[in-house]
Formats: sequence, C-alpha cells, structure tokens
Amino acid sequence: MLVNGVPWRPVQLAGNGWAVTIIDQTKLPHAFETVDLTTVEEAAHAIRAMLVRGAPLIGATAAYGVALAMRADPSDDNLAAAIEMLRKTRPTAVNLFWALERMRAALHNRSVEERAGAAYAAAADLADEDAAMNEAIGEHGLEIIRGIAAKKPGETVNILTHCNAGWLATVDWGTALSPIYKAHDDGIDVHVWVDETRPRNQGASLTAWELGAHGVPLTVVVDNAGGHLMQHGQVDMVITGTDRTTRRGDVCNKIGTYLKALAAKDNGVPFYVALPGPTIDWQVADGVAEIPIEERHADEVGRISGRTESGEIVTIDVLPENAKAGNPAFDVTPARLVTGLITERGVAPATEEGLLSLYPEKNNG
Ligand SMILES: CSC[C@@H](O)[C@@H](O)C(=O)COP(=O)(O)O
Repeated sequence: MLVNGVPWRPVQLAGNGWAVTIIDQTKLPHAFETVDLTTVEEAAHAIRAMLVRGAPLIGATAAYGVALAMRADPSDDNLAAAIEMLRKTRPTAVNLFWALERMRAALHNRSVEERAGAAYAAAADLADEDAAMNEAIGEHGLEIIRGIAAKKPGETVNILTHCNAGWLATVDWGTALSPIYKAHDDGIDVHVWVDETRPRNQGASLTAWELGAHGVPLTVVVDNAGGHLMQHGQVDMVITGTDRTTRRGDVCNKIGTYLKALAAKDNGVPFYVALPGPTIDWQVADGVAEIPIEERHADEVGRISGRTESGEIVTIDVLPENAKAGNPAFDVTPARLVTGLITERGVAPATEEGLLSLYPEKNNG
C-alpha cells in the first residue's frame, strides 16, 4: 500500500540489502517511524513488544529474523537457537510457528555457505506469497460485499471490523480489510465501523489510520457499541481477521471478537472471518479448549497513551492505585457463530468439510 504516495510493506529489506525495515506500529497514528532490524534479537523484540503485530506480519518478520541470524552465524546450532528464540515471542498466532517451520525446512539441508542466501530468499518468498494470498482474499470478499450492495441500491454498505487486520497486520492488503479496499476501489459506497479495540487500540490507532489514508469512510466506535449499532440496522456485515483458525472453523482473534459474533448472531448480521491458509491450525479442532491465549502485561489495561494538544505523546494511568488488571489478548469465536471463512481459495462455511473443500491436500483421514 502507499504511504504518502510511496509503496510500503510493513516488513521489507532495507536499502543496504540485508537489514530488515519495519514500521514501528507503537508510534502510529502520531508518527510514521521505521526501524532497521539487524539481529535476530531485534526481530524477536519487535514481535514481543508489538512494533510489528498481526498474525501474517508476525510470521513474515520471524522469517526475516531467521535470515538475520543466518547472516551472523549459519551454523546448525544457531539456526536451532534462532528458531527457538522467535517461537517464544508470542503464543497465539499460528502463522509464527508455520513460518518458522517453513524456514527450518528450507534451510536444514543447506550447507552453511548457502544458508544466509537461502534464508533471505525463503523469507522473501513467504512475504510475497502472503501479499498475493491477501489480495486474493480481497477478490473473494469483494463478491460478498457486491452481493450486499446489490440488495440496497443507492445506499451505503456498513461494515464493522475489530482490531487491525489491514495491510499493517500483513505483508500487504490485509485480510479483513482487503475486501473493503477492493470494494472502495471498485466504487462501492462502503463505510467502516472501527472498534477502538482496547487495550492497545489497534482499531482506533491503526485501522483508522490506514483506512483513512486510503480514503475509505470510517467511524471509530468504542468496543461496546457494536451490539447497539446492529440492533438499529446500522451494520450490514462484520469482517474480522484471525490469529488461529481450527480445522472445524473456530476462530481465535483479538479479545472482544467473540462478543461481536454473539451480537451479530442475535441480530441476523453476517459475521465473516478473513484468513490466509497458513492461519489454519490443522492440528487443532476445539479452539476454546486447545488454543493458547496470550496473557499480556496488566499495564496495557491500566495505562493509555495519546497525544496532547501541544503534540506531546504521553502515557497516563487510568486505574486506582493497586487495582489489579487482567489482560487476555485473544478470545475464541466458535464456528457456529461464523457465517463464512474468506480465504485466498474462496469462501467456505466454517466447518471441517468446508475448509477441506478448499484445502483437499489436508485431508488425511
Ligand atoms: C490479519 S491480522 C489477524 C489478527 O492477527 C488480528 O485481527 C489481531 O487480532 C492482531 O492482534 P495483535 O495483538 O495486534 O497482534
């Protein structure tokens, strides 16, 4: 996507051809700052501290982290150590583990002389594939939006989304936002309700920033507004991303997604989830019982950052002293609440049969 007319990916090779440039997403929307990662430790820190975030982007950054490690020391021991370090950064997005296993498979048979070059090539392939998959998700999702638009000619299509599943969360296009970009570019009158997405405000800070930069009309709402908007006919569909989708179609996404799905069910609003194939964890069936949910630091709940009128970025406390805060970062929406899964291969019902119809090579039963 373009930033001030310049094409950007949230992870890309630096001008020197070997460092890895990321956008520091903790600074958005107030400042667009980039950071050059030069070591695997820096890549691990960027994922853990959420300078980069979003399931596909976490995977792509980890892949480049392995490349940085191989440039420094291409030994077997260092390959294993780099993968182990990166595996521990965040527990929920399965794209991280998928990307690391793909890097291991691409490199374990390579000689140490070949490893660094092969690692950069494998990371670049993975990144390009992510961008292509997300663009395809956009095309399939566009058909759904077209269908809704056709039923209300001359009226706005109102779409609610949670967290940030746009181009900032991927290598390009995004997952949930990709169909919205396609619809907007196609001339469909779309408007997006953007959940602010406490505690880190990925909706208010990132989704609003990137949709706004592309000219897509949006309104930021507090996380609890969605049910009310749906009751009053102001939401035509919900689209979210996912960090891990089980083989039977349960979806794990940013905390609060489940409540939106319940409200959508109660109000007859279609609830779609957009994802590339690597976000499916074929080993897992029951998302509630089996997906590890990241518990993040209580400070994310107890503090809020923002910009003062004078332009200074400040962090303030919002809790009484000594109040305990809990911070589960994701929740699981059971498949029965999901209208459809929008993938790069098409749209499937959220069932094992539905997913296997799109990914028949995963059918080993
Ligand atoms: C295309 S991104 C899908 C998900 O990763 C996204 O919706 C999300 O929940 C991101 O969470 P985050 O904690 O910001 O990494």
